[in-house]
Amino acid sequence: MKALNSLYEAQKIAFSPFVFQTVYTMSSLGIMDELYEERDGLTIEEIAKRKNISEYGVRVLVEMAKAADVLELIDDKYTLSKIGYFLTRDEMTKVNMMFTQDICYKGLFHLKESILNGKPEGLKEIGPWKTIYEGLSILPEQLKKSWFEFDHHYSDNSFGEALKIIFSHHPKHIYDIGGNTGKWAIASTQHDPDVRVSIFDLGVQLKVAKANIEAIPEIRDRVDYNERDMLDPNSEIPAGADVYWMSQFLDCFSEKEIEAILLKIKKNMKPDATIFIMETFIDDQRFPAAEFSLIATSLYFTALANGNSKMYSSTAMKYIVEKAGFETVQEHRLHMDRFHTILEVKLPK
Ligand SMILES: C[S@@+](CC[C@H](N)C(=O)[O-])C[C@H]1O[C@@H](n2cnc3c(N)ncnc32)[C@H](O)[C@@H]1O
Repeated sequence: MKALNSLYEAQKIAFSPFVFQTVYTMSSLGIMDELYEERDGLTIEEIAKRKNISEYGVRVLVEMAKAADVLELIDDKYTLSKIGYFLTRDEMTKVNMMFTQDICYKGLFHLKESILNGKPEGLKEIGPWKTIYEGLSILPEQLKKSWFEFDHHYSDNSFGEALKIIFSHHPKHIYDIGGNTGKWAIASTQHDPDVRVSIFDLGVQLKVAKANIEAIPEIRDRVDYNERDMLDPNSEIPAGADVYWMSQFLDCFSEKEIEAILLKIKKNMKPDATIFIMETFIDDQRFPAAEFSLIATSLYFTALANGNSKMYSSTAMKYIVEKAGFETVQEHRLHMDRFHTILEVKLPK
């Protein structure tokens, strides 16, 4: 890169919160949607009139957005660029943007303290908890919406293919560890009318899972709820599962904690049971946009969630699995959703 271009790119980083807030503001005021509908573009005056905002307000926003290549200017009309198109229409981008604004934006201000103290120092911006998991189900409505849409975006689309893989093992009893709002428990009990699912999670989440599952008569008798803090050294996972399912769960913990959780499972595990770990691993991504999103998500864990976890590579996860005395017998790369990998993990024979 030529020095002048590098200097320009450096300014984009130095002012990146300005660009982010501009796009967020234009989206939430409906300006981005308006520009999407009007393919021939709109002048500043037209946007101001349609949105009932001052011309000054529209001008500062569109000038920043154009400088950031989100908008293009032809004569006096602004239109969406391709980047602008993705910012208004791409699901992953929209979910990431709302998660950044509602959950992470203020907290990221405390990134340095979080790194120095090994604690999620930004979390105090949204609630008085030690980790975000203690507050998930009781977050203010808009924050809850953004967190769950982000979380579900990165797991829901994978469930169809995951069900086929897990049920090719014909489990009678699944333990869903970190079962959250019960989405997997619902999907798997609806997939197989005989399977039982035990959800293990923190109390606040179990309440939501229970409410969701109790509303579905044909499955409610086959799901049970087990309050567990998996970080508590005295907590146990009882025997009985054919399959242990952990989806987007182990990334909530440090490498040492993951090993301790695997050892907790191992203690009472049947020798022929299988652990399935579903994650979006950094090194398994085919698209740079997905890899970038995951790497950024690690900083949410640092500053907001718990201060010590991250999005892992599959190489790192397989290393921890081995360290805990297990074998990764198969690695399923999901084809339909393209982001997820399921590690099939067993006790060595
Ligand atoms: C990112 S969510 C994943 C949810 C779900 N499995 C999915 O695929 O969407 C992580 C879940 O782990 C739970 N969790 C976090 N820390 C925990 C702990 N120490 N003990 C038990 N569950 C915990 C959270 O409450 C949350 O439901």
